[in-house]
Amino acid sequence: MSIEDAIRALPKVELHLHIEGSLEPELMFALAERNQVELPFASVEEVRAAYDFSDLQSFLDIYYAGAQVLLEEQDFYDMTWAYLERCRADKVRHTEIFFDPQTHTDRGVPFDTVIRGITRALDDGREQLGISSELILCFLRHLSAEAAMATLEQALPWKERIIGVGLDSSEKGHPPEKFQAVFDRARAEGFLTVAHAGEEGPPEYIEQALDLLKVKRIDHGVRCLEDPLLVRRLQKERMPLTVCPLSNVKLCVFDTLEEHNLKTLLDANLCATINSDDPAYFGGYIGQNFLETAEALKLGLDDIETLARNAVEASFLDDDGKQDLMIQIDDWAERYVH
Ligand SMILES: Nc1ncnc2[nH]cnc12
Ligand SMILES: [Zn+2]
Repeated sequence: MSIEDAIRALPKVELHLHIEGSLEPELMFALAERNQVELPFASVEEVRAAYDFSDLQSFLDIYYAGAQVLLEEQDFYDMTWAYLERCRADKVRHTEIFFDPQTHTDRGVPFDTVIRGITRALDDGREQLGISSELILCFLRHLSAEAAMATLEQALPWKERIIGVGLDSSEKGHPPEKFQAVFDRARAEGFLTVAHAGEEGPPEYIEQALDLLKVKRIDHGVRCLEDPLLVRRLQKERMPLTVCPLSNVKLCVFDTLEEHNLKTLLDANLCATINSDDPAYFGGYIGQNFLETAEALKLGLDDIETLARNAVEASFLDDDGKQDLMIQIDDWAERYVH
Protein backbone atom coordinates (compact mmCIF):
# COMPACT_ATOMS: atom_id res chain seq x y z
CA MET A 1 0.00 0.00 0.00
CA SER A 2 1.38 3.39 -0.95
CA ILE A 3 1.52 6.52 1.18
CA GLU A 4 -0.97 8.02 -1.30
CA ASP A 5 -3.48 5.28 -0.43
CA ALA A 6 -2.87 5.91 3.26
CA ILE A 7 -3.37 9.67 2.90
CA ARG A 8 -6.56 9.21 0.91
CA ALA A 9 -7.95 6.91 3.61
CA LEU A 10 -6.87 9.11 6.53
CA PRO A 11 -9.75 10.53 8.61
CA LYS A 12 -9.03 14.26 8.52
CA VAL A 13 -9.78 17.39 10.53
CA GLU A 14 -9.52 20.81 8.89
CA LEU A 15 -8.88 23.86 11.06
CA HIS A 16 -7.94 26.62 8.61
CA LEU A 17 -10.38 27.12 5.78
CA HIS A 18 -11.87 30.42 4.62
CA ILE A 19 -15.27 29.52 3.22
CA GLU A 20 -15.05 32.42 0.74
CA GLY A 21 -11.77 30.88 -0.41
CA SER A 22 -13.59 27.70 -1.41
CA LEU A 23 -15.58 29.51 -4.11
CA GLU A 24 -14.55 27.76 -7.34
CA PRO A 25 -14.54 29.84 -10.56
CA GLU A 26 -17.38 27.73 -12.01
CA LEU A 27 -19.68 28.54 -9.09
CA MET A 28 -18.45 32.16 -9.10
CA PHE A 29 -19.62 32.48 -12.72
CA ALA A 30 -22.91 30.70 -12.05
CA LEU A 31 -23.66 33.04 -9.13
CA ALA A 32 -22.60 36.09 -11.14
CA GLU A 33 -25.17 35.14 -13.74
CA ARG A 34 -27.87 34.28 -11.20
CA ASN A 35 -27.38 37.62 -9.43
CA GLN A 36 -26.61 39.76 -12.48
CA VAL A 37 -23.22 40.75 -11.09
CA GLU A 38 -20.49 41.75 -13.50
CA LEU A 39 -17.15 40.05 -13.00
CA PRO A 40 -13.85 41.56 -14.14
CA PHE A 41 -13.16 38.29 -15.99
CA ALA A 42 -14.59 36.97 -19.26
CA SER A 43 -14.34 33.26 -18.52
CA VAL A 44 -13.51 30.61 -15.96
CA GLU A 45 -10.16 30.15 -17.72
CA GLU A 46 -9.42 33.85 -17.39
CA VAL A 47 -10.18 33.68 -13.67
CA ARG A 48 -7.84 30.75 -13.17
CA ALA A 49 -5.13 32.51 -15.19
CA ALA A 50 -5.39 35.48 -12.81
CA TYR A 51 -4.53 33.23 -9.85
CA ASP A 52 -0.84 33.97 -10.13
CA PHE A 53 -0.01 35.76 -6.90
CA SER A 54 3.13 37.55 -5.77
CA ASP A 55 2.16 37.97 -2.11
CA LEU A 56 -0.80 37.94 0.27
CA GLN A 57 -2.18 41.30 -0.88
CA SER A 58 -2.18 40.35 -4.56
CA PHE A 59 -4.34 37.36 -3.63
CA LEU A 60 -6.67 39.30 -1.32
CA ASP A 61 -7.49 41.82 -4.05
CA ILE A 62 -8.83 39.03 -6.28
CA TYR A 63 -10.41 37.10 -3.41
CA TYR A 64 -12.50 40.10 -2.34
CA ALA A 65 -13.50 40.75 -5.97
CA GLY A 66 -14.67 37.15 -6.34
CA ALA A 67 -16.78 37.36 -3.17
CA GLN A 68 -18.94 40.07 -4.76
CA VAL A 69 -21.10 37.46 -6.47
CA LEU A 70 -22.38 36.33 -3.06
CA LEU A 71 -25.61 38.17 -2.35
CA GLU A 72 -28.41 35.84 -1.24
CA GLU A 73 -28.68 33.26 1.52
CA GLN A 74 -28.78 30.50 -1.11
CA ASP A 75 -25.43 31.68 -2.52
CA PHE A 76 -23.76 31.19 0.86
CA TYR A 77 -25.51 27.83 1.16
CA ASP A 78 -24.33 26.66 -2.27
CA MET A 79 -20.73 27.72 -1.62
CA THR A 80 -20.64 25.99 1.76
CA TRP A 81 -22.33 22.86 0.45
CA ALA A 82 -19.81 22.60 -2.39
CA TYR A 83 -16.99 22.74 0.17
CA LEU A 84 -18.63 20.03 2.28
CA GLU A 85 -18.84 17.77 -0.75
CA ARG A 86 -15.09 18.22 -1.20
CA CYS A 87 -14.73 17.35 2.49
CA ARG A 88 -16.59 14.12 1.94
CA ALA A 89 -14.32 13.21 -0.98
CA ASP A 90 -11.25 13.95 1.19
CA LYS A 91 -12.52 12.05 4.26
CA VAL A 92 -12.72 15.20 6.36
CA ARG A 93 -14.69 14.21 9.47
CA HIS A 94 -14.66 17.58 11.19
CA THR A 95 -14.02 21.09 9.92
CA GLU A 96 -13.74 24.50 11.59
CA ILE A 97 -14.59 27.12 9.03
CA PHE A 98 -13.69 30.82 8.90
CA PHE A 99 -16.09 33.34 7.45
CA ASP A 100 -15.46 37.05 6.81
CA PRO A 101 -18.76 38.89 7.47
CA GLN A 102 -17.29 42.32 6.74
CA THR A 103 -16.54 41.28 3.16
CA HIS A 104 -20.30 41.04 2.75
CA THR A 105 -21.84 43.52 5.18
CA ASP A 106 -19.67 46.29 3.68
CA ARG A 107 -21.44 45.56 0.35
CA GLY A 108 -24.86 45.78 1.96
CA VAL A 109 -25.45 42.05 2.45
CA PRO A 110 -27.00 41.56 5.89
CA PHE A 111 -25.01 39.59 8.47
CA ASP A 112 -28.01 37.30 8.95
CA THR A 113 -28.13 36.40 5.24
CA VAL A 114 -24.50 35.29 5.37
CA ILE A 115 -24.75 33.20 8.50
CA ARG A 116 -28.13 31.66 7.69
CA GLY A 117 -26.83 30.32 4.39
CA ILE A 118 -23.61 28.97 5.87
CA THR A 119 -25.19 27.36 8.96
CA ARG A 120 -28.01 25.75 6.96
CA ALA A 121 -25.40 24.03 4.79
CA LEU A 122 -23.38 23.00 7.86
CA ASP A 123 -26.51 21.51 9.43
CA ASP A 124 -27.24 19.55 6.24
CA GLY A 125 -23.59 18.47 6.12
CA ARG A 126 -23.85 17.07 9.62
CA GLU A 127 -27.09 15.23 8.83
CA GLN A 128 -26.49 14.05 5.30
CA LEU A 129 -22.71 13.66 5.15
CA GLY A 130 -21.81 12.98 8.79
CA ILE A 131 -19.37 15.90 8.83
CA SER A 132 -19.25 17.86 12.09
CA SER A 133 -18.30 21.51 11.98
CA GLU A 134 -17.75 24.76 13.84
CA LEU A 135 -17.80 28.34 12.64
CA ILE A 136 -15.19 31.02 13.38
CA LEU A 137 -15.87 34.66 12.57
CA CYS A 138 -12.81 36.49 11.25
CA PHE A 139 -12.31 40.23 11.53
CA LEU A 140 -10.61 41.90 8.58
CA ARG A 141 -7.47 43.38 10.08
CA HIS A 142 -7.02 46.01 7.34
CA LEU A 143 -10.24 47.60 8.61
CA SER A 144 -10.52 49.48 11.91
CA ALA A 145 -10.87 48.05 15.40
CA GLU A 146 -14.15 49.97 15.66
CA ALA A 147 -15.50 48.17 12.61
CA ALA A 148 -14.45 44.86 14.14
CA MET A 149 -16.25 45.74 17.37
CA ALA A 150 -19.43 46.59 15.43
CA THR A 151 -19.17 43.22 13.66
CA LEU A 152 -18.80 41.47 17.01
CA GLU A 153 -22.01 43.18 18.18
CA GLN A 154 -23.81 41.86 15.09
CA ALA A 155 -22.61 38.36 15.90
CA LEU A 156 -23.89 38.29 19.47
CA PRO A 157 -27.38 36.99 18.60
CA TRP A 158 -25.62 34.12 16.79
CA LYS A 159 -23.32 33.27 19.69
CA GLU A 160 -24.55 29.70 19.91
CA ARG A 161 -23.51 29.05 16.30
CA ILE A 162 -20.10 30.74 16.36
CA ILE A 163 -17.44 29.03 18.46
CA GLY A 164 -14.74 31.64 18.09
CA VAL A 165 -13.32 34.73 16.47
CA GLY A 166 -10.18 35.14 14.40
CA LEU A 167 -8.16 37.72 12.53
CA ASP A 168 -7.33 37.61 8.83
CA SER A 169 -6.58 39.75 5.74
CA SER A 170 -3.48 41.94 5.23
CA GLU A 171 -1.10 41.05 8.06
CA LYS A 172 1.82 43.43 7.71
CA GLY A 173 1.14 46.79 9.33
CA HIS A 174 -1.90 45.44 11.18
CA PRO A 175 -0.50 43.81 14.33
CA PRO A 176 -2.70 41.84 16.72
CA GLU A 177 -2.43 44.63 19.32
CA LYS A 178 -4.74 46.73 17.15
CA PHE A 179 -7.57 44.35 18.10
CA GLN A 180 -6.85 43.73 21.77
CA ALA A 181 -10.05 45.41 23.03
CA VAL A 182 -12.22 43.56 20.49
CA PHE A 183 -10.73 40.22 21.49
CA ASP A 184 -11.12 41.08 25.22
CA ARG A 185 -14.80 41.64 24.58
CA ALA A 186 -15.13 38.51 22.45
CA ARG A 187 -13.60 36.33 25.16
CA ALA A 188 -15.84 37.95 27.78
CA GLU A 189 -18.80 36.94 25.59
CA GLY A 190 -17.55 33.35 25.56
CA PHE A 191 -15.86 33.15 22.16
CA LEU A 192 -12.61 31.21 21.75
CA THR A 193 -9.91 33.13 19.89
CA VAL A 194 -7.47 32.40 17.07
CA ALA A 195 -5.47 34.70 14.79
CA HIS A 196 -3.49 34.62 11.58
CA ALA A 197 0.07 35.48 12.61
CA GLY A 198 3.52 34.78 11.28
CA GLU A 199 2.31 34.13 7.73
CA GLU A 200 3.95 37.22 6.24
CA GLY A 201 4.26 39.10 9.52
CA PRO A 202 7.16 38.77 11.98
CA PRO A 203 7.42 36.46 15.02
CA GLU A 204 6.46 39.41 17.27
CA TYR A 205 2.94 39.21 15.81
CA ILE A 206 2.73 35.59 17.02
CA GLU A 207 3.79 36.71 20.49
CA GLN A 208 1.20 39.49 20.46
CA ALA A 209 -1.52 37.04 19.43
CA LEU A 210 -0.60 34.83 22.38
CA ASP A 211 -0.12 37.57 24.98
CA LEU A 212 -2.76 40.11 23.96
CA LEU A 213 -5.43 38.11 22.10
CA LYS A 214 -5.00 34.92 24.21
CA VAL A 215 -5.43 32.73 21.18
CA LYS A 216 -5.94 28.96 21.34
CA ARG A 217 -4.29 28.44 17.94
CA ILE A 218 -2.00 30.37 15.63
CA ASP A 219 -3.11 30.34 12.00
CA HIS A 220 -0.03 29.78 9.82
CA GLY A 221 2.74 30.71 12.32
CA VAL A 222 5.44 29.44 9.98
CA ARG A 223 7.74 32.40 10.71
CA CYS A 224 8.03 31.27 14.36
CA LEU A 225 11.25 29.45 13.48
CA GLU A 226 13.01 32.81 13.22
CA ASP A 227 12.81 33.12 17.02
CA PRO A 228 14.15 30.15 19.05
CA LEU A 229 12.69 31.46 22.32
CA LEU A 230 9.25 31.67 20.73
CA VAL A 231 9.62 28.12 19.40
CA ARG A 232 10.37 26.90 22.92
CA ARG A 233 7.28 28.65 24.19
CA LEU A 234 5.07 27.17 21.45
CA GLN A 235 6.45 23.73 22.28
CA LYS A 236 5.87 24.15 26.00
CA GLU A 237 2.32 25.43 25.56
CA ARG A 238 1.47 22.85 22.86
CA MET A 239 0.22 25.82 20.85
CA PRO A 240 -1.26 24.54 17.58
CA LEU A 241 -0.15 25.98 14.24
CA THR A 242 -2.64 25.64 11.40
CA VAL A 243 -0.18 25.41 8.53
CA CYS A 244 -1.30 25.72 4.89
CA PRO A 245 1.51 24.49 2.63
CA LEU A 246 0.04 25.05 -0.85
CA SER A 247 -1.15 28.50 0.22
CA ASN A 248 2.32 29.40 1.45
CA VAL A 249 3.86 28.52 -1.90
CA LYS A 250 1.13 30.29 -3.93
CA LEU A 251 1.62 33.45 -1.85
CA CYS A 252 5.42 33.20 -2.06
CA VAL A 253 6.01 32.70 1.66
CA PHE A 254 8.21 29.81 0.46
CA ASP A 255 9.59 29.63 -3.09
CA THR A 256 8.85 25.93 -3.44
CA LEU A 257 7.06 23.23 -1.47
CA GLU A 258 10.41 21.47 -1.04
CA GLU A 259 11.59 24.51 0.94
CA HIS A 260 8.56 24.56 3.25
CA ASN A 261 9.40 24.30 6.95
CA LEU A 262 6.56 21.94 7.97
CA LYS A 263 8.89 18.97 8.50
CA THR A 264 11.12 21.14 10.70
CA LEU A 265 8.08 22.21 12.72
CA LEU A 266 7.07 18.57 13.19
CA ASP A 267 10.60 17.49 14.10
CA ALA A 268 10.63 20.26 16.71
CA ASN A 269 7.58 18.60 18.26
CA LEU A 270 5.35 21.55 17.55
CA CYS A 271 1.62 20.91 17.23
CA ALA A 272 1.56 21.56 13.47
CA THR A 273 -1.41 20.65 11.27
CA ILE A 274 -2.08 20.66 7.50
CA ASN A 275 -4.93 22.74 6.06
CA SER A 276 -6.04 24.22 2.75
CA ASP A 277 -6.70 27.93 3.56
CA ASP A 278 -8.35 29.03 0.28
CA PRO A 279 -8.45 25.83 -1.79
CA ALA A 280 -10.23 27.29 -4.84
CA TYR A 281 -7.40 29.80 -5.22
CA PHE A 282 -4.35 27.78 -4.15
CA GLY A 283 -4.64 24.60 -6.16
CA GLY A 284 -5.96 22.02 -3.79
CA TYR A 285 -8.15 20.93 -0.92
CA ILE A 286 -6.80 19.32 2.24
CA GLY A 287 -6.14 15.93 0.64
CA GLN A 288 -4.05 17.54 -2.09
CA ASN A 289 -2.16 19.54 0.55
CA PHE A 290 -1.29 16.30 2.37
CA LEU A 291 -0.32 14.47 -0.83
CA GLU A 292 1.88 17.18 -2.33
CA THR A 293 3.51 18.09 0.98
CA ALA A 294 4.24 14.46 1.84
CA GLU A 295 5.96 14.02 -1.47
CA ALA A 296 7.89 17.30 -1.44
CA LEU A 297 9.11 16.93 2.14
CA LYS A 298 9.41 13.14 2.10
CA LEU A 299 7.07 12.78 5.04
CA GLY A 300 6.67 9.30 6.47
CA LEU A 301 3.49 7.63 7.63
CA ASP A 302 4.53 8.47 11.19
CA ASP A 303 4.49 12.17 10.21
CA ILE A 304 1.05 11.78 8.61
CA GLU A 305 -0.25 10.14 11.77
CA THR A 306 1.23 12.91 13.90
CA LEU A 307 -0.39 15.57 11.70
CA ALA A 308 -3.77 13.86 11.96
CA ARG A 309 -3.56 13.50 15.75
CA ASN A 310 -2.33 17.09 16.13
CA ALA A 311 -5.41 18.34 14.28
CA VAL A 312 -7.75 16.43 16.59
CA GLU A 313 -5.88 17.75 19.63
CA ALA A 314 -6.01 21.31 18.26
CA SER A 315 -9.69 21.19 17.36
CA PHE A 316 -12.47 22.77 19.39
CA LEU A 317 -14.26 19.42 19.72
CA ASP A 318 -15.18 18.30 23.24
CA ASP A 319 -13.37 15.37 24.83
CA ASP A 320 -15.86 12.80 23.52
CA GLY A 321 -15.60 14.18 19.99
CA LYS A 322 -11.80 14.10 20.17
CA GLN A 323 -11.78 10.57 21.51
CA ASP A 324 -14.08 9.41 18.71
CA LEU A 325 -11.73 10.78 16.09
CA MET A 326 -8.60 9.43 17.80
CA ILE A 327 -10.20 5.97 17.65
CA GLN A 328 -10.79 6.42 13.92
CA ILE A 329 -7.11 7.36 13.55
CA ASP A 330 -6.11 4.31 15.67
CA ASP A 331 -7.99 2.11 13.21
CA TRP A 332 -6.37 3.86 10.26
CA ALA A 333 -2.90 3.53 11.85
CA GLU A 334 -3.38 -0.16 12.52
CA ARG A 335 -4.09 -0.69 8.86
CA TYR A 336 -1.53 1.63 7.28
CA VAL A 337 1.25 2.36 9.79
CA HIS A 338 1.90 -0.38 12.34
N1 LIG B 1 -4.05 33.20 3.88
C1 LIG B 1 -4.75 34.26 4.31
N2 LIG B 1 -4.13 35.16 5.09
C2 LIG B 1 -4.80 36.23 5.53
N3 LIG B 1 -6.07 36.48 5.24
C3 LIG B 1 -6.72 35.62 4.47
N4 LIG B 1 -8.00 35.62 4.02
C4 LIG B 1 -8.15 34.53 3.27
N5 LIG B 1 -7.02 33.84 3.22
C5 LIG B 1 -6.10 34.49 3.97
ZN1 LIG C 1 -6.02 31.86 6.21
